[in-house]
Amino acid sequence: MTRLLDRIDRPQDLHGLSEEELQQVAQEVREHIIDTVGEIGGHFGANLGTCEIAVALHSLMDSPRDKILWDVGHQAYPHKILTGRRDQLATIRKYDGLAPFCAIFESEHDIMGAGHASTSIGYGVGLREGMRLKEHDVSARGAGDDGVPGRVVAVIGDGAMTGGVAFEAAHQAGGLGTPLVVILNDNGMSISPNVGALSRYFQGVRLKPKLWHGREKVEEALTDLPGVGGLVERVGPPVKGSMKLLNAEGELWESLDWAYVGVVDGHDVRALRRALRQAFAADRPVVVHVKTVKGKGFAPAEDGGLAGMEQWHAAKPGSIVGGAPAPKVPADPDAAPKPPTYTQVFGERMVEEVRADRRVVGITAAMNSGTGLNLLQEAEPQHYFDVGIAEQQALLFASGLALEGLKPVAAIYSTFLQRAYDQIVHDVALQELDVVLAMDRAGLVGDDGPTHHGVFDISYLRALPNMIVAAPRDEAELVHLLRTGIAFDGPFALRYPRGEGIGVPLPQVALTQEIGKGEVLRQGDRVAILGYGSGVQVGLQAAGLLREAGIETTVADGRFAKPIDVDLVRTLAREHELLVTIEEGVLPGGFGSAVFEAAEEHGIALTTAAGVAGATQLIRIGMPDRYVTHGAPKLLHAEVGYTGRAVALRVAAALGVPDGVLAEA
Ligand SMILES: Cc1ncc(C[n+]2csc(CCOP(=O)(O)OP(=O)(O)O)c2C)c(N)n1
Ligand SMILES: CC(=O)[C@@H](O)[C@H](O)COP(=O)(O)O
Ligand SMILES: [Mg+2]
Repeated sequence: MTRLLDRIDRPQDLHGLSEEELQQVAQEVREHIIDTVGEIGGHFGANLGTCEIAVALHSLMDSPRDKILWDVGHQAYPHKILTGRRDQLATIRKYDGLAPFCAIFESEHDIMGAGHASTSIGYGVGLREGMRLKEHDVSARGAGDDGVPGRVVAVIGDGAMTGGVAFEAAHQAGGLGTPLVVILNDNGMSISPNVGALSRYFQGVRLKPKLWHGREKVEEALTDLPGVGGLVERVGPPVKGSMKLLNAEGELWESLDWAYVGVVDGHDVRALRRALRQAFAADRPVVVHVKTVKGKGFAPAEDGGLAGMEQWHAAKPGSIVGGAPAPKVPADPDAAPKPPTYTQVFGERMVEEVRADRRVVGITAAMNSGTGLNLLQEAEPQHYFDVGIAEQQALLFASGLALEGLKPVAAIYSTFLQRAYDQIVHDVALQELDVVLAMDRAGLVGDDGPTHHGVFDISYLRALPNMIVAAPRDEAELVHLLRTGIAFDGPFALRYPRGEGIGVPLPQVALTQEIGKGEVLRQGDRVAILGYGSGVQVGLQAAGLLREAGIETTVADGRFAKPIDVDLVRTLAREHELLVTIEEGVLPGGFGSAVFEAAEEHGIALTTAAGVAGATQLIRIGMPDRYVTHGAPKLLHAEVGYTGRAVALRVAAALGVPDGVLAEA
């Protein structure tokens, strides 16, 4: 059957369609996502919820002159489909494929880069005020810029609204009276059910029986209010025009001088267009509160059933609208059991740590299952807190708990922790508070790409006085290092990668390790590899390849980036002609830098130059000084040279081993 969607190669192709046709396009977008993303995995549920919103927006707007901003961007697949990327959707999140979120280098219709939450309103205020400035100041315009302002709409979810920076922007827009439209896409879900007072407020509004259908409801609401009706008749358009609705639904927004329209059925294109036309007519910031269902149109995904990351094999179109997906491809019964993920081990250990010491508390910033703290929530709910998408609050909350004598463990992805850097510096480290930072997703995370790779934490934490910085080489070491961090009375950060451990047996008893002490794992001669975290496994792989070429390599686990094990560095430098550090982080300020600095401070003859008499050559291996793309981790590691083979080749070259010797290995 020919789809209307096949005729939509640019958003303007929507402009001539009837509202019935637009509603059909939205459903075709939904089916396209189900049929495509089901095969490749991706942010599934969120995207099924924005099909009508994307169609309604692009049918009334002239992108990219008019700007549509998608907060986080994980729900922007419909937007991508409608803006010329329909046929590339199957490549999304894949190496060399479409970006996982909106990306300004990918399309002129992707107005802002995203991946981290709660930023869209802030961008929107900047864009719209920039337009206002250029409207009046010709000299502020760029070449070819006619100064005619476009419309600006930010689409933000109820979860992302729990990020404080969203309110910083709403506050500024209300103060300036910025004519900006925000669509609050309220499905009651973050990745897991949304939390906090704001979520309760939205829910109270969203679930009220009266859905907003159009102006008549607005006027009715205005005229029905006792004492207001007559005012509306006397004052007329200015009150109606401003849409300052004197009703509970809008009070939060109206207190910030925003007009409020809602609650609109987010799956009804006609109602959405009507509300948007009202909003566009306003001369002030307007929020259109939209009610949607996460996973709409696919029962297993509705209301967050499939947070979106699972890869499953949807049956063909018959699975749509309530059908069940085809069963997952049955696992191979003879396949060896996969090792637990670092996340699973962390979550299980947190339950044990709480049971061993009732002062221990687990904190997540809206990543309940992503951090493994869902296990703690189930087992010890009193010792579990989800602050919403509010990493800064997570750390301030932890600081308060620590001051109260408790032992908070803030489990936050390395990349998301970047948002709370000042709280780490100013509150946790400077005051030497007893807080553990458990940074999951350290290193290259894969499909989520550059906004989510956790490659800066070694550097950004090592710079801080009072901070202990550590990384386990495997899941067993994670058990010990978590124990060590909780036992340590002060700021302690540990990092571990996304995905499965390496399959070592988990210890029955968690041991407290000596702070600042590394460990030699195998003894070689000419070359020493000093790994940090996942870098140890890469070093062991390289050592295996080098052995096949007749080169015996020492491999050691640095375990701590701060403080560095100076004695270990001294011994390795003294006994080897080449020392190689390996870390899944950027080099400036990283683990290798720490080794180099320690050698310099302690008179250890270490140089990055080759062939210096009396000195050991240092090679630092880590992440490149650029943002690494998205795709399967294996491909990304190969691209950046973070593999056993790449390391072995670099070592062989440094030792002057003739080309080809290793190639056979
Ligand atoms: C700073 C930050 N913290 C956490 C996340 C992880 N994250 C991605 S989407 C999401 C939930 C967003 O919920 P909402 O805004 O309601 O959108 P929905 O998925 O419901 O459409 C979270 C927590 C993130 N992207 N950025
Ligand atoms: C969009 C977003 O930020 C999260 O959904 C993130 O993609 C989750 O990452 P993991 O799959 O590593 O938990
Ligand atoms: Mg939501």
